[in-house]
Amino acid sequence: MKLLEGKTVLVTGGSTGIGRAAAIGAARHGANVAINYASSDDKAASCVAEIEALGQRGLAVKGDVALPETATDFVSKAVAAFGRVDVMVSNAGICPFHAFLDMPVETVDRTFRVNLHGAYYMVQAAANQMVKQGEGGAIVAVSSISALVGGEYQTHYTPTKAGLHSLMQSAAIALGKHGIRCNSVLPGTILTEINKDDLADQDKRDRMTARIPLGRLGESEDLAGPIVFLASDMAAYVTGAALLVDGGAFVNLQ
Ligand SMILES: NC(=O)C1=CN([C@@H]2O[C@H](COP(=O)(O)OP(=O)(O)OC[C@H]3O[C@@H](n4cnc5c(N)ncnc54)[C@H](OP(=O)(O)O)[C@@H]3O)[C@@H](O)[C@H]2O)C=CC1
Ligand SMILES: C[C@H](O)[C@@H]1OC(=O)[C@H](O)[C@@H]1O
Repeated sequence: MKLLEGKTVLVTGGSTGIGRAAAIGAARHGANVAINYASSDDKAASCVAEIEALGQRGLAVKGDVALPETATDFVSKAVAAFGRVDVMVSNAGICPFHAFLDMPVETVDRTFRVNLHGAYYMVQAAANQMVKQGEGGAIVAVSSISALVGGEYQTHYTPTKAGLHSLMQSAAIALGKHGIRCNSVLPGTILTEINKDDLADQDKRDRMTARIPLGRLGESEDLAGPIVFLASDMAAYVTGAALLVDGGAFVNLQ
């Protein structure tokens, strides 16, 4: 069964990792998909090629989500190409690991701007388009298990993920009257570009893996099903929810 037949899905940060898996997962479920990305032209083009190989239409739009105008540009280009917006997956993010006490101001500022401000602008731009269309819609934010737990080298990052979780709760209230559902996924540790260097430390990797009841770190594709589900009518009565996708890491205290 195809869950997103005929829908238009927008994904920020769709060139690699979780965003790419979500974009391809949506195409597999019958959606036309527009992706935003920052700099990886070749990877964005190959994502579009994969979407098209699945028989769907794809579009890549380059832009820095930290800038408010990127959001309106992305939505208007997607509408020009596909006529509408049914789903926004706000996924783009960075995590430049760094110690707390000497954290550079620029690193804090950039991480907040990309991860939180960027998501805010994207969600707002998509919601305005959905309200204009008058037929509701779905927004899925890629938050993190880090919305709920801390990280020594992530003091600038975890607050952005908690912020996203909170944004989906407030947006669910603000947009419910328009039939727009807002939910987040909370991935655990997923093997992508964002943590390639961090997980090159085998001890750390082993420790992270040992905490996971399902016995392995996540793959980007592990997020595709949960994101497609929350985007689809299967989740028609789900809004303001947060779905952990972490192999059970969060609940594993002892
Ligand atoms: N991997 C993990 O363990 C976890 C990841 N997450 C979250 O998942 C999301 C995706 O990360 P993940 O797939 O792991 O990492 P990747 O590094 O593989 O993907 C990041 C994506 O975001 C894009 N991006 C980065 N900065 C910007 C920007 N300023 N404007 C537009 N696009 C941008 C990248 O584009 P480009 O390639 O062009 O730079 C890329 O498409 C992030 O929000 C992250 O916080 C949450 C929990 C766990
Ligand atoms: C990038 C990290 O490995 C990853 O990001 C998250 O949000 C998870 O909590 C992991 O720490």
